[in-house]
Amino acid sequence: MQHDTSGAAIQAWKQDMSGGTAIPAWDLRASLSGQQRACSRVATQLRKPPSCRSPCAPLALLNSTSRSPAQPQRQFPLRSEVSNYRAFSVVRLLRIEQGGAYADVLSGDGDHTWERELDYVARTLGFQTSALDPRGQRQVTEIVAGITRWKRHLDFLIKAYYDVDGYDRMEPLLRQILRLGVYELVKMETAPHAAINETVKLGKYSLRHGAGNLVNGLLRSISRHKDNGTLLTPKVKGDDRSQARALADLHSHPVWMIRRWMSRFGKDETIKLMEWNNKPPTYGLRANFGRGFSREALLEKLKDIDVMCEPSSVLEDFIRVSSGMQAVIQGGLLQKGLCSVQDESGGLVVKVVDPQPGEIIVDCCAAPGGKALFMAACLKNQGKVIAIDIHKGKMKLLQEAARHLGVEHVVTTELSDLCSFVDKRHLSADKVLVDVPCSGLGVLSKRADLRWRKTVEDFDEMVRLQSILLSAAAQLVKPGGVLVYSTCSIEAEENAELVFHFLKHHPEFTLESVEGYVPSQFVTLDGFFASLPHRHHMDGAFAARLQRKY
Ligand SMILES: C[S@@+](CC[C@H](N)C(=O)[O-])C[C@H]1O[C@@H](n2cnc3c(N)ncnc32)[C@H](O)[C@@H]1O
Repeated sequence: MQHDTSGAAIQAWKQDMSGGTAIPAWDLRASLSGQQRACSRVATQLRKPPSCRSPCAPLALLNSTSRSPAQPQRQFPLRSEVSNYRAFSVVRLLRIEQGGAYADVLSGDGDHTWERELDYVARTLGFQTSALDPRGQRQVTEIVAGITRWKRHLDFLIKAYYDVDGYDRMEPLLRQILRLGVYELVKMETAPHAAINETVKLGKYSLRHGAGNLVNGLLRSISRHKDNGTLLTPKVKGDDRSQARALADLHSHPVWMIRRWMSRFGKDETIKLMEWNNKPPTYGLRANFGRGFSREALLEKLKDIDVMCEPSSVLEDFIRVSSGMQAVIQGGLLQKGLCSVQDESGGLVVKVVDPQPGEIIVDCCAAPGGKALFMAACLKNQGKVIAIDIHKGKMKLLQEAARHLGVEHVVTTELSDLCSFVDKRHLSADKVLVDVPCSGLGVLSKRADLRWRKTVEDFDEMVRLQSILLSAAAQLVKPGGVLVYSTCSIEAEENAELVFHFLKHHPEFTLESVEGYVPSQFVTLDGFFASLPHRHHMDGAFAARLQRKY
């Protein structure tokens, strides 16, 4: 049986997935004036939308993508002998690679979404599988994230035991099936006979008999070499470029990223950073003291539902979750407003802002609201957080989350492009946070697909937009007030370099050290806040605290 995986079926889910990748924030109006136009120009020049889905976003966002209604279901034969979660995994991987969908480790939890995916599976593979139970759903989420992370390493093995030309010509679906089989053999604890038999069935039924044979031969060969301890491994030797290429195959990252990190951190630290990025991510939860809910009470609740977690050692209301986020979601803790999902690095950025009761604080790029809502809680019902963002859908989520957390009366939302807001309104705020869209290179453990979607060319345009947003935000700060610039990036262009450039052109601002606002291990020599995943075991982030003199 043969199915065309490059034709109508792929088009169908490509269309459906576009809702998950399009960022309407960038559709700025041509009629904007002055600085507005500058914002708009940079925005429309950006080919790809910047990474603006913060990992500290409320989970509702991660689960919501607006999609067109499902196509009418054709009749496909049921193949109950094919493992359903494996079939779902390869189809989702295909969608990610060809449709550009997000490989978010927490996505796809609503029934509606899984139902839709069942339909994608039938239309892509040409047969139906049974629906997934919650365990199967978790398996798909984990396998897809794992294969997305390890893609380059898996491809190294496939090319080594098949051949490079054959790999280049391979049908996209067959490539995903092979990646799944190799992943199960080398990165999971799956028994070799199960990994091989199940993957062979997928190849045979979704493509043709010969594909099953190919999968069988390649996986058996890899399994045999693994058992004998003779599995090929990239040799890290030669000049910097050759070493970076071998490390890229070994640790599954793009060569350009490795070269950039090697020149900054050295080889050993770069390897540690990649190891962190390849591990299943940890998540942060912030106990909502606004609703009178303590961290201790939250820890008790989490223990009851078997969530593996520990109190944060750097933030008093935070908990670090190493596994069991699905239970947190299913347990309804977020909807009840007992806690919100926020990485400790995001919490530390709020500490740099240091919100105090009675203050007027503007959050210039606020949605989906992780930092804005934490700041609102810190105001203890006195003061205001004015949350500005250009993205309508994410702004809605911010408003919803504000209600869940019980801080809606201190949060005002402004759906607007920051530059047009600044042109129209003359605010004079105590504190202004501008948490700009960025490369997201500090959050690669959570955003498995990001490493493959970013290119070195993205930086220039991103930095131009960040500079424009920072200059616009600066206009909202009162004399004596504070401006905080932040990213979830670990790259100098978007961080320290950009801030120094800003200070050169804005003598009304001075750099204030973050010493005293965050623990000393996060304070750089220049007085910035910086978290590095491999050193601090949390997402990478950056913040600068700037004071307005006049
Ligand atoms: C990194 S995210 C902010 C995350 C948020 N601070 C949080 O903690 O949840 C960047 C945000 O900037 C917004 N954005 C991008 N360009 C903008 C503009 N010109 N004006 C206002 N917001 C903008 C995006 O819509 C996105 O929500």
